[in-house]
Amino acid sequence: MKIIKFGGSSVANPENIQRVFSIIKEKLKEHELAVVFSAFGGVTESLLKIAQLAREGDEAYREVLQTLEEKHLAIVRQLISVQSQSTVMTFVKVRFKELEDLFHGIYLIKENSPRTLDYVASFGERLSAFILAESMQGQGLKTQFLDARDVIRTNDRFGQAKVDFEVTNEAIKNYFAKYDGIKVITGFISSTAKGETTTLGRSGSDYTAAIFAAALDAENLEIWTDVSGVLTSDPKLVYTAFTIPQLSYNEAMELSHFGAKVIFPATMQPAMRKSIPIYIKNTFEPENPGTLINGEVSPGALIKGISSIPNVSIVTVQGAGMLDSTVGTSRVFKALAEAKVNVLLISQASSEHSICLAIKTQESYLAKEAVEKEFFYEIKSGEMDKVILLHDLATVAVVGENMKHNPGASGRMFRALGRNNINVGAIAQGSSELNISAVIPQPDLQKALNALHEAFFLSENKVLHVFLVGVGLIGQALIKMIANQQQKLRGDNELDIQIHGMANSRFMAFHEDGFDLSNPYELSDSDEKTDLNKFIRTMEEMNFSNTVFVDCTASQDVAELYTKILEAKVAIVTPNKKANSGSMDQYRALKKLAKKRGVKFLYETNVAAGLPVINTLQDLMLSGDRVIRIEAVLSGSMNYIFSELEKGDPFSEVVKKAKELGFTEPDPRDDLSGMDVARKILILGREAEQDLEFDSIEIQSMVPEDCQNLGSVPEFFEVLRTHDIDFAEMLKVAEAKGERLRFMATLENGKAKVGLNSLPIAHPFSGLGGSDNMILLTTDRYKDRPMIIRGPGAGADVTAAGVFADVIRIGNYTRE
Ligand SMILES: Nc1ncnc2c1ncn2[C@@H]1O[C@H](COP(=O)(O)OP(=O)(O)O)[C@@H](O)[C@H]1O
Ligand SMILES: N[C@@H](CC(=O)OP(=O)(O)O)C(=O)O
Repeated sequence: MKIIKFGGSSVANPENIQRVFSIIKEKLKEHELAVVFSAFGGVTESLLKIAQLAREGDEAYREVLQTLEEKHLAIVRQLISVQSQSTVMTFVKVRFKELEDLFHGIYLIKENSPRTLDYVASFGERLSAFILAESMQGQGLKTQFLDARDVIRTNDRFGQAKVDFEVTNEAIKNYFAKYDGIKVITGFISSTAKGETTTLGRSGSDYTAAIFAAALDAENLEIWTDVSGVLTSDPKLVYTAFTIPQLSYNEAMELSHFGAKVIFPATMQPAMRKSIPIYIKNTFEPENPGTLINGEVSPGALIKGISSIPNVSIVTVQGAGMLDSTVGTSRVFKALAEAKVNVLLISQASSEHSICLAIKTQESYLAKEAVEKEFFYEIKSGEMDKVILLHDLATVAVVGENMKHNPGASGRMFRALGRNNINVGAIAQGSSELNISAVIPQPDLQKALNALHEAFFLSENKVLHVFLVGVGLIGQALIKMIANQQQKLRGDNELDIQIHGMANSRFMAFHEDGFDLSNPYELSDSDEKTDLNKFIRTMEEMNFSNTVFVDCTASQDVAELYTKILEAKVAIVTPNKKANSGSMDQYRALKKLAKKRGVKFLYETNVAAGLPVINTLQDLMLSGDRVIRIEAVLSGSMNYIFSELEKGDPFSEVVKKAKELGFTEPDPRDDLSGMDVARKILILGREAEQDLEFDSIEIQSMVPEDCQNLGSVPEFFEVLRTHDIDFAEMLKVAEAKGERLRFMATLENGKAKVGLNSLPIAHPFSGLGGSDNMILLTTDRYKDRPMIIRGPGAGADVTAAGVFADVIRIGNYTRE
């Protein structure tokens, strides 16, 4: 004998029900079966909602009831042939007439006791199981409808009744001995010895099935639902969750107790007593083996799954009156037990002065009332404080028998939460070491589950969630590179980079699941105007673990948001020099903040595009070297201009050509002024651990004085022409000495200078052509011959490549 149970999701509509029938028919070929059904998907919820509306005196209850009746009649019409419909139709109509009377009563007396609600809810299963038994009959199967209230005996704890197994087992056995056919059984419902209807708790049909399985010594129990077994986490919250092939009864119980809705916690007890294996299977993917729950503990992974309970409150009971902890604590629990409050987690500080309980929010008020009543006199005398309630929380729990005697699980758990800026309110670990749970802010729940899931199950597959501001030349090149490398990174580097937000100066767009990069997204298609604060807010609201903000702009406004971003524990990667070339205090504060919040702030491309200058300097400093001197050609445009000048063209013509080739800023004075080079040497100096302010840099501008305040660029070129002769003269003087003119930056003895130098032909910079950059680092270790870094120091592709490398670096840092 097998007991199979189909949940509400499996019988939500006629199409699903036909799948269920196929599964039953297939099973019948080999096994004797009893089938337990839940109410049709959503029906229990609706019944309870109608009861609430009626109690509140809201006439709308009638309409919702009518819709519910129509839903049932429609299922009957679709599943049962016209000739056989009338008995079932009558059955359904009579039940709805009863419900109408019942709700009218609730409407009149405005009362909704747990006893009434159990009776109301019982209609869901009574209707579904009867209709399904009749439809199966219509498909040629011999069925026997069983209202489980006739056999499952419970106490009168309405809403969560306790089973009297002695009476129940006997009644089940007798019933099965007496009747043939496939028993089609109502899940969830039961009755007291006085015949009052009770229920086994929301989602209790799984338990009904287990009760039958144990009473009949069934070969196994199958729970059919809408997911392929128990998954490592709720797939609705963690998209990468996967099926756990096997769980011990204890693991399954613990996971479900802590919120894995896929199986009702009590289900495991009867099965465990009789060692009956439980299979969790997917009605919509019957071939998937799903999860097997039995008495074995499979070796391997530290934990099996992560579950969560939303809408939790922390209830704190504190005061000197608690100091006599044995009495104090026992009085707290006695009061809570009497108020029938379910405590999810307990944590007590060693001072024993306070006790902290996690309780479902809806029960927390009852808990407060019960405890305050119990300690009425102590609170009045000031010996105890009033009970404090803290709302908007959730619990997360990692579960697995292998945590026993294996250190590391809690470290990994809290590291993952901490790294993702998730505050932990209370912690508990059972002495069985089967479960570690923590209370966290409710808005962080999904992020926490994903961070934990990644830390425990996917540590070899890290996901980085990127938000990109500045989709210009560099930004676009970056997107293209990520798109091209995505597969390879997933495979070789186990790194998945997804872009969830993009903005240029005009529009912004977001994608919860990540943009499909194989199909470039046009930001102009977005109807959302760029609002940087909103961009950051949305990024925070999406609340992903491992978020990276990439700033590919040159904007001061964006740079000003870095503090806020780092505060939110979001890493930053940027070629934007603005933040690092502000005041020394600001530079230090950003670095300090990144460190404090445990996130990276990477800006290799601030200087010389993708060339490894900043990383090299940082490595040198970290390993104990000291910079004596930095000499550098840091402007591709200036280098182009002065190496081209040697060919004999006038200076103004060379600058014009450089502009036409896109080597300069739209206004070439931005390059010629030397300001940009000054910012770069400032950053290099700071990386070399020198206290430098921008104002202290000696800058020799290449913009002649009378060109500085001219409005338009053409006007500038006009006047610049008059200076061609001066530049030609400078070149002549240098050439006469066998020297070359190079615009360079130097840093020595804490003093930075930027300007034009005449260099001997043998100097490494003299041979530098085109738009290349070159950096010479003279340090204690590289004293005789400086370290030379040379290569293209500008251009969208090389800059994007540098940004990309920084993003990948973050993936590697955040890996455990
Ligand atoms: N760890 C988990 N594994 C699988 N499903 C889970 C888990 N945690 C929560 N769930 C949720 O449980 C749902 C199945 O439970 P439920 O809706 O009660 O099914 P049924 O209607 O079949 O009784 C899934 O759709 C899933 O969203
Ligand atoms: N119908 C009841 C009992 C049940 O077990 O349902 P499901 O199997 O759909 O979770 C409820 O919704 O609580």
